[in-house]
Amino acid sequence: MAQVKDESFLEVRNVHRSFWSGGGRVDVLRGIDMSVPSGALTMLRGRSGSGKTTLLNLLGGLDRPSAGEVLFKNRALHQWSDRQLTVIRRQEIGYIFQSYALLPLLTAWENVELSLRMAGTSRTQWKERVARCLELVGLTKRMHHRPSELSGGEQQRVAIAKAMAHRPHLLLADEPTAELDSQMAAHIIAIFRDIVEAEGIAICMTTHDSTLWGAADVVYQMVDGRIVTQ
Ligand SMILES: Nc1ncnc2c1ncn2[C@@H]1O[C@H](COP(=O)(O)OP(=O)(O)OP(=O)(O)O)[C@@H](O)[C@H]1O
Repeated sequence: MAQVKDESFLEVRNVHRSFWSGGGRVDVLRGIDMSVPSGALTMLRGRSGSGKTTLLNLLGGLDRPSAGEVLFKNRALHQWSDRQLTVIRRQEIGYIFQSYALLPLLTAWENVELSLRMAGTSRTQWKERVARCLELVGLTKRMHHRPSELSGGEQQRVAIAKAMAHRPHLLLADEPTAELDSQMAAHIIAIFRDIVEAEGIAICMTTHDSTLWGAADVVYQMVDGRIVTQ
């Protein structure tokens, strides 16, 4: 799908995030400016503790900045009510975590179907969409398996199918390859590229794995709560 990338799709303006911990203030993000373009693969790289997860949580509306703004489609996330944010999180954003977050008693198919149910997608579309997503991640043959019957890489691929099934505009992934060997990590990134190209979904992920950065359209490097290069 040929697309014009929209730089203002998701914008971060002078964002700070501090926490109170052990009686003192910890300034984790210290003035972040960046944008996540639509229909592209963006990576946040940086050492452990540099603030990648904290930033990703802000991008997905899971947390609020102490100062500054996160604008999703030109509107600051803090201007949305909690109710509106819940709708955005459920319908427009998909989340992929390091630890797959699948329901253990449901099969791969049922796990993916559940996200369509949660997003309020019409039941008539479920079958075709679940089949399409499992095909995209190469798991058609494993569709009736439960998570415990799948390898770590397969579970992560189900988690990806689940996160994208409801056609979010943005997929956020926190260290999605951290638990996987290098071959499976490369496979996951190839799937991300397919999703970006075929579905036009923007993906923003964190990783400290330098072998993966080359596959990104945009890479931001974080050091001590700041972005140092692009
Ligand atoms: N709720 C919190 N309260 C206090 N400190 C926090 C909180 N959340 C994060 N931090 C601190 O902020 C820093 C950055 O954490 P963050 O998880 O964003 O880093 P990261 O770059 O994602 O690291 P990793 O690669 O290890 O996941 C860490 O020093 C962490 O201890």
